[in-house]
Amino acid sequence: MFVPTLMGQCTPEQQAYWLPRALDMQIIGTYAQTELGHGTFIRGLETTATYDPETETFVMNSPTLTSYKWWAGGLAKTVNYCIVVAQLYTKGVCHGTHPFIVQIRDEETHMPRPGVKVGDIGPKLGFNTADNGYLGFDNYRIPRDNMMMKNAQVLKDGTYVKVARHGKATYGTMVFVRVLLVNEAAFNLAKACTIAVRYSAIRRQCSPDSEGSELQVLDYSTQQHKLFICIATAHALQLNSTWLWKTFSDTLAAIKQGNVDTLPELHALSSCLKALSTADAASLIEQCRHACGGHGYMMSSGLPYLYAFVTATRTYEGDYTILLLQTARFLVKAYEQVEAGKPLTPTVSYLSQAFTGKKLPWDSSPDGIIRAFQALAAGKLSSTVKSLRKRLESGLSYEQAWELSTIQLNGAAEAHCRAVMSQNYKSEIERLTVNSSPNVKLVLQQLYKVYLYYWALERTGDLLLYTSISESDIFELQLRYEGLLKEIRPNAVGIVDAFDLRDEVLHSALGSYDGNVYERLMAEAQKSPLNAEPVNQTFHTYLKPMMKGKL
Ligand SMILES: CC(C)(COP(=O)(O)OP(=O)(O)OC[C@H]1O[C@@H](n2cnc3c(N)ncnc32)[C@H](O)[C@@H]1OP(=O)(O)O)[C@@H](O)C(=O)NCCC(=O)NCCSC(=O)/C=C/CC(=O)O
Ligand SMILES: Cc1cc2nc3c(=O)[nH]c(=O)nc-3n(C[C@H](O)[C@H](O)[C@H](O)COP(=O)(O)OP(=O)(O)OC[C@H]3O[C@@H](n4cnc5c(N)ncnc54)[C@H](O)[C@@H]3O)c2cc1C
Repeated sequence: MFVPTLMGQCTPEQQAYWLPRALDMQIIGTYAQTELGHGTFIRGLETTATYDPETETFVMNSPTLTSYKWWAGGLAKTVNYCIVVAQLYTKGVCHGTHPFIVQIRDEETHMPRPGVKVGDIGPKLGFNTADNGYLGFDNYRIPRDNMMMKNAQVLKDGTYVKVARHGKATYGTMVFVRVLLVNEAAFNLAKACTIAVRYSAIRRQCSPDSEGSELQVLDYSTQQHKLFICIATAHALQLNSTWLWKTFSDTLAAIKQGNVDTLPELHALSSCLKALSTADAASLIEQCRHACGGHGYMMSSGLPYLYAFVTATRTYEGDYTILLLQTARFLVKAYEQVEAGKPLTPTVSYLSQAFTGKKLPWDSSPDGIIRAFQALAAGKLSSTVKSLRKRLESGLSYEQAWELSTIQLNGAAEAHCRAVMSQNYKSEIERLTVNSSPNVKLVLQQLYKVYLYYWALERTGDLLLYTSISESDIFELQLRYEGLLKEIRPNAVGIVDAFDLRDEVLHSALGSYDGNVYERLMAEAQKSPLNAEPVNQTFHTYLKPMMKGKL
């Protein structure tokens, strides 16, 4: 967050000074926006930066306990600088939140500067290799030039000057990182399913008939149901992340030319794709752990660490619910554009289906299922807008009507995102495999069909509402899905091997390439401190006295 924000929010002159120092690690920085009392609601942040024209400095203050910066990675003991997002005051007027570069520790002694209170926030579910910290200011002065002035400036006399034409330019870094998080979700899910599939090929448990040998657990349909959606989703997220990155790059290029027209759609896409990819990755990594039984619960499996790491991404850089509501905001506007007969941007062009008044004829082909997801998203949005308008007609304000409709709004945004992800997944596979061998094409098509069938079967209720799917169609689809799992089984290990993740990256006794699971589990167990001596001293201090009735 530190370097991207320097690049996104500094003037060229400021970049020329700060970027080389940051990139050479002469200074180490973090991004401190969240406070003890506010994370989602950026406009509610309490830290203040008040300009003093006499000294041409900003006075940083933490007026309340809840205004203390909280969470920034590396803030506690590592960084000596940070980007602080604060309410800017000049000439007695508040101009809202702006970013400032603030030195918090001495570059030689690393001691906190006078007026700076900094420390660690304590143990967390995961991320315990990062010293997430807290930061408070007590009339701490920074030079005027430390205001990041690409989008707004304060002149020496305290005059405030707005530079950026689009009010949300300061939020640009969060869009950038959200785009990266989609890729990170794919990578971490690929690690988890590599571990779980390889282990499932090694693990033998139970034999259906008394004479036969025990089966590889990967042969069980329920195990395939748990794991093959994980492989398919890792591919889906990877392909969507490269698609989103291109969308992001195109939008940035347009903004550089002064055209912000595509920024709202990028914000909507990056919001819902970040929300869904991190939530799907976290829940499917947990599913990989479930698929590994007790050994999946061992830290040496690598799965608990992966889950703890990825589940945080559902929260940071924008909480799941909040970001889906941002997408919903864009969708409601798109719906109104259809009503007004205005053209739609590509990712929402399917919304015109919402106005046909007819159920989409069910078609179980991959393209048919994608169209069904689009009809489902259009239908959910349409009924959401109907609820909104019913509440407005009852006399509620727009804010009240919106708040009461947020459960449906989130559902519509999730459905939209699933439709976008499915469309991208299939079209990217087709684009990338044009010259591939028939076998590669076959396997990748099997995987995107798993994704489509899995989510169609997860959403049968909605499909019954918005398409002509029948009970027998659903019955057929379930059989086809189960058959497809069996087709994938022979290639399953080869498919995860194709992620090409080295043992050093997997950090897993269950997922190592050589498959020596039991030897590795035992070797990891020997590292337990409890195995340092045959009798632990607690025998003498607690157990023995207890057994002798002396405790
Ligand atoms: C929830 C948010 C988006 C609310 O924003 P806010 O300004 O309060 O108002 P609105 O919801 O009314 O939005 C106004 C307007 O602006 C558009 N917009 C909002 N955000 C963006 C954006 N990022 N890019 C482009 N456009 C944006 C919005 O669509 C509206 O446009 P209209 O045309 O409809 O008026 C905001 O408060 C928010 O983003 N909250 C989340 C906070 C967050 O993400 N924090 C991250 C902290 S850093 C971190 O977590 C680091 C983690 C570690 C690491 O990454 O290493
Ligand atoms: C591991 C980790 C690392 C982090 N690193 C950083 C960092 O480096 N820098 C930084 O600045 N921050 C960082 N954060 C903080 C992170 O950005 C915030 O936690 C996140 O933005 C959510 O804000 P919050 O914690 O205040 O939750 P809140 O916003 O208080 O959310 C709590 C609950 O309220 C709900 N809610 C909130 N507002 C609404 C609403 N308007 N409508 C409906 N529901 C709502 C949310 O959905 C959620 O269920 C980090 C967090 C974590 C977990």
